[in-house]
Amino acid sequence: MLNIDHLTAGYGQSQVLFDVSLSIQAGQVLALLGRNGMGKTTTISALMGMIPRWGGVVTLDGRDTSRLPSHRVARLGVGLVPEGRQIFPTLTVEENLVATAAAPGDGPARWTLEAVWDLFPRLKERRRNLGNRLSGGEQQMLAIGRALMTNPRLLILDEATEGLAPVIRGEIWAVLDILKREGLSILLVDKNLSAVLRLADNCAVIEKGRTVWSGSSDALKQADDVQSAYLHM
Ligand SMILES: Nc1ncnc2c1ncn2[C@@H]1O[C@H](COP(=O)(O)OP(=O)(O)OP(=O)(O)O)[C@@H](O)[C@H]1O
Repeated sequence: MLNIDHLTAGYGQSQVLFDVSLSIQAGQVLALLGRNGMGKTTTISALMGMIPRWGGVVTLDGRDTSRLPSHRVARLGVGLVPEGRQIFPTLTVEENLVATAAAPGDGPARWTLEAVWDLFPRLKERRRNLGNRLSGGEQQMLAIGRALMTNPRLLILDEATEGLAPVIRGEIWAVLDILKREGLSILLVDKNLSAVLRLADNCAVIEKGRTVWSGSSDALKQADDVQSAYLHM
């Protein structure tokens, strides 16, 4: 459903992505891996249209989105859980969720307030609290709930478990497992390799703005050379 072909992009004069290619089939989970500063967040920003794409082609369900601004990409069914969560601090939990609610292009909405409360009962308990009164874990749940309220077909998560206590991390991974089993397509950036390899079907590894390896998670588990060349600190 998502294809990125030879994508190049950067900031101002400085090129960060030199040749990123990856693809996600409908219903699959793809992990985008690589050490710090290799261009994972920049890849997400470029595919979302949040920064200009310099070259290459991005297609969603065969439609060329390379020139679309981010709100148009989002409306095509891409939900983003950004790095740092970026929830609205002065809106309540419920207001944060309602703010992004959008009906899917076809059929009834899978994600409503009630559905998000079912997935994250803790958010329901805190529905009247302001965003800035939530713990880090609750903010992360809210960021995921907010992306789901757009009723996406592709969910993108950038470091969704970073800085969270192990028990909360476990809850987030369990939720992602539920979403995968429902058939949602997911693009994931996360540093916890063992959890990533359990969830993801496929992985793409980038190094200095270039895709240097892609294949199944099972293949990456066996590929010690790839792991030590591109993933270990
Ligand atoms: N807004 C920006 N302006 C200029 N350069 C940037 C900007 N954001 C990122 N960069 C640079 O682009 C490069 C890639 O950064 P990016 O955040 O995409 O990496 P990453 O793989 O997501 O790393 P991390 O795991 O640390 O988030 C880095 O050299 C970074 O300094």
